[in-house]
Amino acid sequence: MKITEITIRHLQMKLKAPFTTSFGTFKIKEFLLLEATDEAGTVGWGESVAFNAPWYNEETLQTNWHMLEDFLIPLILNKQINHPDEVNELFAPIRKNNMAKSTLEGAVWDIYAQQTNQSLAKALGGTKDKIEVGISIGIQESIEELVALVDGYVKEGYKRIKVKIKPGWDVDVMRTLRENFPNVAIMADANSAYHLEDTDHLKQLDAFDLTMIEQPLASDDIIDHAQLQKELKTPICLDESIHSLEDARKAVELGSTKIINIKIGRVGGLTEAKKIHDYCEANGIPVWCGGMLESGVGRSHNVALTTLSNFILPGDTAGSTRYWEKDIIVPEVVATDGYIDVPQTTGIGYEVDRETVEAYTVAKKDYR
Ligand SMILES: O=C(O)CCC(=O)c1ccccc1C(=O)O
Ligand SMILES: [Mg+2]
Repeated sequence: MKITEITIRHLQMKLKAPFTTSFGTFKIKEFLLLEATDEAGTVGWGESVAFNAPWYNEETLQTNWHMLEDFLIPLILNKQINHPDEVNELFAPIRKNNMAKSTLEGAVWDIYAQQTNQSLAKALGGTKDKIEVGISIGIQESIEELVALVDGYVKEGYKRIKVKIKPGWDVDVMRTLRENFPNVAIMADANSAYHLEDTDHLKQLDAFDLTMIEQPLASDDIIDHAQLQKELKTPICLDESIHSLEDARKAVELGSTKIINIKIGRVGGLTEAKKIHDYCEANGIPVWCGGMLESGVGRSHNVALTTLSNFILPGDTAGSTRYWEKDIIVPEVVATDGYIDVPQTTGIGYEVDRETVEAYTVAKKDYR
């Protein structure tokens, strides 16, 4: 294929309910949507998971736009690409900026899957036709509200409940949840809110039989996490710290992580995500697919990736209705009893609803 035309759009989508983590609250999701067209007229879609401020990592929607416009799109436009894995090689001169790279790489994978007449899941080597999913719940005003929310999601059938924690909203919260839901798989995500000095405090979480604790320490750390894991019974799962296969290898070798959360954007695309998956599978490290409050496009990529065999633990890919009044894909992603059926049609397997995309678009630019 040769990509001959690319459109970047900046979209704003109001979340049904604010989502609060240890680093801030999201009310409106702002993100870039990328549409790529090849010389045969096949259209592929990619989504940037960078937020509007550099809280989760250093990338933002604006830095992604700059990287795409000035560096990444020129490396791809009108080049012959035989397989999406080549995109990684074409991007090799550009350091980091993984979310920007992933935005364009995802669209190339979508086109490739359509041109080889298979679903994105099959093109990636996926083996499942339905995936098990969990849900991630932000920090609430009160423990009572949290318990009520969890109760609803457990009744909806979500296979694992993840709760955001931060200092002051942690041990009591997890104790109450465990008391109320003795048989539910529960985990905590700290988004880097603690330090090694908090080890004794965090050890109290061991009493609640949590499936894992996600990214307790600094977002760029793999050394202290190894130290903490020696003290904790609860398995540590790294999120923010893992940007590549090399990071995954080092963290696993050091004993910093027993489980890995793979986010396509954070690791620079589906090719790298697959490499991390394969390495973890060979080394007995279960993985799951993280979420970044994606619209339907990013969500569809997550669904496809989760069909790979070592995505053993339920991920954060909840159904569209959990986030949006109206998603930008048809049909929307539907979770029933904690399962999402993987679409079998070619490419991402969902139609992008252009009218809805236009309604959410606040800026747009074409490249050819
Ligand atoms: O529902 C989702 O998409 C996952 C939500 C989530 O946990 C999250 C949302 C925003 C930023 C970081 C994270 C995270 O996984 O750490
Ligand atoms: Mg996380």
